[in-house]
Parts: sequence; C-alpha cells; structure tokens
Amino acid sequence: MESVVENTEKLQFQPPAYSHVLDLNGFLSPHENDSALLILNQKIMVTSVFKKLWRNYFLHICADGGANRLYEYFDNDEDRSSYIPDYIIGDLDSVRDDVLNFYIQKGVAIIRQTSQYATDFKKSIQLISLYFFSPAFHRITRSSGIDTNYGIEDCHGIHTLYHSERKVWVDRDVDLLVLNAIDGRFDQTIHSITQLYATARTDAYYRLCYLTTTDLIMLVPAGGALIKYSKEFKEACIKNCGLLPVGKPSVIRATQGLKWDVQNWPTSIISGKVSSSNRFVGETCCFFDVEDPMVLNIEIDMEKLSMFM
Ligand SMILES: Nc1ncnc2c1ncn2[C@@H]1O[C@H](COP(=O)(O)OP(=O)(O)OP(=O)(O)O)[C@@H](O)[C@H]1O
Ligand SMILES: Cc1ncc(C[n+]2csc(CCO)c2C)c(N)n1
Repeated sequence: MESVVENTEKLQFQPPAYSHVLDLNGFLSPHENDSALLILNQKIMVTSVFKKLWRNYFLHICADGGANRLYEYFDNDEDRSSYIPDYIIGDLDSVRDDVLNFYIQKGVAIIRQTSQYATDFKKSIQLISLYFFSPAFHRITRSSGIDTNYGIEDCHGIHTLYHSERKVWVDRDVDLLVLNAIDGRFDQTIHSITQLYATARTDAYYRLCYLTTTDLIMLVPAGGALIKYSKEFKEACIKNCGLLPVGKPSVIRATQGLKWDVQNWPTSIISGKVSSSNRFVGETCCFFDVEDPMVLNIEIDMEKLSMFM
C-alpha cells in the first residue's frame, strides 16, 4: 500500500546499511586526487565558491566554449594565469581565438574533436576517463604536440580510444563535478540529464554531480542510496529537494529523513505525481530506496556554501 507521512522538522533515525553513499560535503571538497572539475559553456557563477572548487578538484577541463567562460571570469591575465585548465576539448567552434592562444601559450593541451555525433560535454567525459585510467592515452599525448592534435585522430579519436581502452582498464571512483550543465538552452539541459543516466550505466565509477547557482543535482541509483551531510551544512545550506522520475515512471519504495516520507509510492512525469518541494529533516542523513534511477535535486544556499569548503 502506498503511503505518505509528514514528519517533524528534525528527525533522528538509524539508517539501514546502504552500500551507495552520496556525501554532499564530499562533492564540494573531494578528498582524493581522483577528481575532476568540468566547465561547460555558460557563464560561471560569480561567487567565491568557484575559486574554492578549483582548488579542491585535481583535474580541470573546459568543454570548448567553456574556456571562454573561464577566461572571462577574470579581468586580468595575472589572475587568469593562476587558473589554467589541463585540457580544452571540443569541435572548437565556440572557443575564441584570443582565448585559445592565451591557453596555448600557457601550455594547455587543446584536443580537437570535430565529430557532430557527440556533444562536447560527452567528449569531455570520455577524455576524463582516459586521463584517469588509460596509460596508452598518456603515451600517445605525451609523444606528440598541438600541431598533430596530440596524436589523437581529430574527428572521433577520443571516442575510439575510449571504447578500446575501457575493455582493459581497471577503474576506481572519480568525483566529477560539472558546472553550467543545467539552465540555459533547454536541449542542452535535457542532454545533461541524459548524461546522468548514461554515465551511471556505462561509467559507474563516476560520482557525478551538477552544481548550478541554485542546486546540486545527481542521480540516485536503483536500489537506493544514503545521502550524507553534516548537521551544520544541512542547517546552513540545504533547502528544498525533489526526487524526480525523469527517466521513466517508477516507484519510490521508501524514503526516510524527508519532511514528507513515502512508501511504495508510484511516481511519473506522465501521471503528474512527483515528489517536489520536499525537504531534508534527517539531521545528518536521509535515505532513498527507488526501483529505477531517479534524479535528485537539492536546493542550496550558494552564499553560505563557501563556509563549508
Ligand atoms: N546554453 C547552454 N545551456 C546548457 N548547456 C550548454 C549551453 N551551451 C553549451 N552548453 C554545454 O557546454 C558544452 C560545450 O559547449 P560548446 O561551447 O561546444 O557549445 P555548443 O557548440 O552549443 O555545444 P555542442 O557543440 O556540444 O552542441 C556543450 O556540450 C553543452 O553541454
Ligand atoms: C539525430 C541527430 N540529431 C542531432 C545531431 C546534431 N548533433 C548532435 S551532437 C552535435 C555536436 C555539437 O557539437 C551535433 C551537431 C545529430 N548528429 N544527430
């Protein structure tokens, strides 16, 4: 039987032992070197959070016109020079020549991929996988320069290498935070949502999260997950949330730690029944058990975020 209960504002409970843990503080400050910050092509948030994120993440990538946005974030070359990405990748139809030249001078590897059958976002994700897991990628790119596109075939070389290398690599968890994936153009935004589902299917080693000026957005995997946060972080930074069946109609088997907890709750876009404008009342965690992967958005107070990084 489906049910909804309305909880008090603060709830303490013993969560079940869940293998999949999403640590909200961890998205802002990953502990390991296996972490990447990817900048897509929209304006970068003007807050101190950006510089802290840059410092906390190990690898820095710009997808095509994302490089313009990084360049434009600063108003002088001296500041710019402290925030140099490791790679710029894409069909290079959006990045400006002066921006490209600046970053070439700074030694950034610019990887041209002209394929019109993948977005620059997807090309970036494959590049990040190759960076972390493929010794062959490093051999090829090290022994070649910008004039030969670092030895990478310039239409879909990254795609081809990714598919051959992934058969042999041994993966490990990678924290991947993406800026500018949501808002802006609607087709791009929906594409970003498809990447949450696709990446969970094919590259499950990523802990993938989108940060916007209003939200953290991630995928809750089928079978469920424990969402962890510090009490202070929750009180200062977290507001509303939604558990959203964007991929397909599904059932939320159980939630624990929400203001409106549900059990055996059918949910779908087509029926109009979704849990939006809910909120976390679990003091340090909340858990979800879902039948299919579901998108979770958590409203954040951007102004206060930087105190926790
Ligand atoms: N208006 C937008 N809204 C949301 N995301 C965007 C928008 N523009 C670009 N992006 C994201 O930034 C990535 C890099 O953008 P790029 O500079 O290549 O622009 P584009 O040519 O419009 O994108 P693509 O070539 O990938 O279709 C895109 O793949 C997409 O994920
Ligand atoms: C069915 C279909 N729809 C759209 C595109 C176009 N497209 C998809 S990704 C991309 C790259 C943009 O840099 C472009 C142009 C296609 N190829 N196939």
